[in-house]
Amino acid sequence: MDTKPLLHADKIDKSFGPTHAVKEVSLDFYPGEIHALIGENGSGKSTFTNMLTGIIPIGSGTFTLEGEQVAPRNQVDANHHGIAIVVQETGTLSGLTVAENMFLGDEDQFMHHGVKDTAAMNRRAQELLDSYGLGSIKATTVIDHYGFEERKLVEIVRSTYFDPKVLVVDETTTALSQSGRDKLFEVMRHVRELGHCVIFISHDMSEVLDMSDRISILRDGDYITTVEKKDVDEEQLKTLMVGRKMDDHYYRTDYPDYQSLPEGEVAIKAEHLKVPGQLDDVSICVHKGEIVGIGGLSECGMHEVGKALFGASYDREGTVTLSDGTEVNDINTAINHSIAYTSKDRDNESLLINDTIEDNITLPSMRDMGRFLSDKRLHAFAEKFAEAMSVKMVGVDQYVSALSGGNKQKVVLARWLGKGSEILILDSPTRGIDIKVKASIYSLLEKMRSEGKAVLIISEEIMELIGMCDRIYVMKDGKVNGELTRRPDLTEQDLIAKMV
Ligand SMILES: Nc1ncnc2c1ncn2[C@@H]1O[C@H](COP(=O)(O)OP(=O)(O)OP(=O)(O)O)[C@@H](O)[C@H]1O
Repeated sequence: MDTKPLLHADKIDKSFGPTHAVKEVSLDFYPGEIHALIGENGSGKSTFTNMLTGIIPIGSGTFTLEGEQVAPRNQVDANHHGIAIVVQETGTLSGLTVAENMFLGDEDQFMHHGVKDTAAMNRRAQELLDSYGLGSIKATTVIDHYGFEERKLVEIVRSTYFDPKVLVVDETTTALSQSGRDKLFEVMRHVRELGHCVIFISHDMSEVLDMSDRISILRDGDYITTVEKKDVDEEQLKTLMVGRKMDDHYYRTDYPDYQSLPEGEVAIKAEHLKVPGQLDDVSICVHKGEIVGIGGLSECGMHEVGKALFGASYDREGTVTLSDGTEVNDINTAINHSIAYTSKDRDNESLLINDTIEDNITLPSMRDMGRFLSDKRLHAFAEKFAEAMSVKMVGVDQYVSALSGGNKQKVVLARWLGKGSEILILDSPTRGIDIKVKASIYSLLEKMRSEGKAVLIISEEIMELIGMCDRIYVMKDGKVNGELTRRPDLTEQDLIAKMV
């Protein structure tokens, strides 16, 4: 390129104890580009961008933005240098209002003679939300009132209001529904049009090709290469990421004849579920040996169905019943009756983030392992299932908080694999997971199906639903708006038509 880089990374390096996460990476980012950063789980993408955005200190090396060396001390400092990030997990703080979250660390602008003008701050926040078409999110409401997606949208608005030169979007899209994604893409394009730069981390290769101008690949902390979008296709990108050619057989290829198939026993059924403001008379069931999907737009209520089935929903009416007649009204009953649940909000609802991999994997299985539990046995159990899910780690005594996003998700799945659950309720099971592990999760689900387990996938990924499910419920406005059966010619449009 002839133009001067906007941001130059020179030999950026970082180790965490024995893990050399980023190895002397040098890279240029140009004005007016969306620059994707791709690589398998644990390849160092977040570590690289976390150093740029002040989330963690730089190990060694330098970042130079518009000719000036930058080493942000924290995210607010990064913002003041014109660098912003939308993180992979929840990036908003509980207990604060939407407006307080938006202006966190930047409240000075609303201070008059030592007193904060809260009304002015709320007004400004609401104006910003409205300008993004997000008027339904109220600036004065405590952020905890909102779900994962809305909290992400608040972060997106926050990350751009001061007009960053460099915007990092770290694996955010899989947390969003289609409309949320469209909003994010709009923001990214806008940043590019202004002549600034977006660093875009994603595991979705078609999205990477759609959105970015150039793509850089990291593998095991090493910088591999940078390619122009126009010069590569999905297959080539996958090969560059993994270092060898990938088998493209992700999804199921079987299409049973559902007309003549005797229906198996119902493993779990929900009848007339109601949750104020979320679910309005939802009835669904999953048979043994069946993979069922639920899809819909962001506000359709599908994530609440997962919680309701696991006994984790507040104010729920209606019933959830298992094949032996047991009613599930609380999480304990659910776990004791072999129900597994993975939440979309991984850090807050699925993991004990400040505990080790071993604690996280063994927790629900301890009772099954008998009374005389030795440390050695627990350790071996955790190792077995962590390895089965190819968790990239130093050892099972490592803290979960130190894992990359995709590897955290693998720990959640390893836990339920270890428990041998018969009913699996998986909300966004492949969120943040790289293509290689995605393929192994899909084959694991197929295996579970063939063993007679009941699997429910709640997902924003329409192709995942079409590719894996025997039946798909499509939800709209808290209700089931349609039910589709697996067939080779089922298209995204068939599902979208029932979502909107
Ligand atoms: N705070 C930490 N302490 C110890 N190790 C860490 C820490 N943060 C990251 N690592 C390790 O550094 C390596 C790179 O992780 P990183 O999060 O940068 O990967 P990534 O490419 O962003 O992965 P993903 O696609 O799963 O998000 C991993 O092996 C991870 O376990």
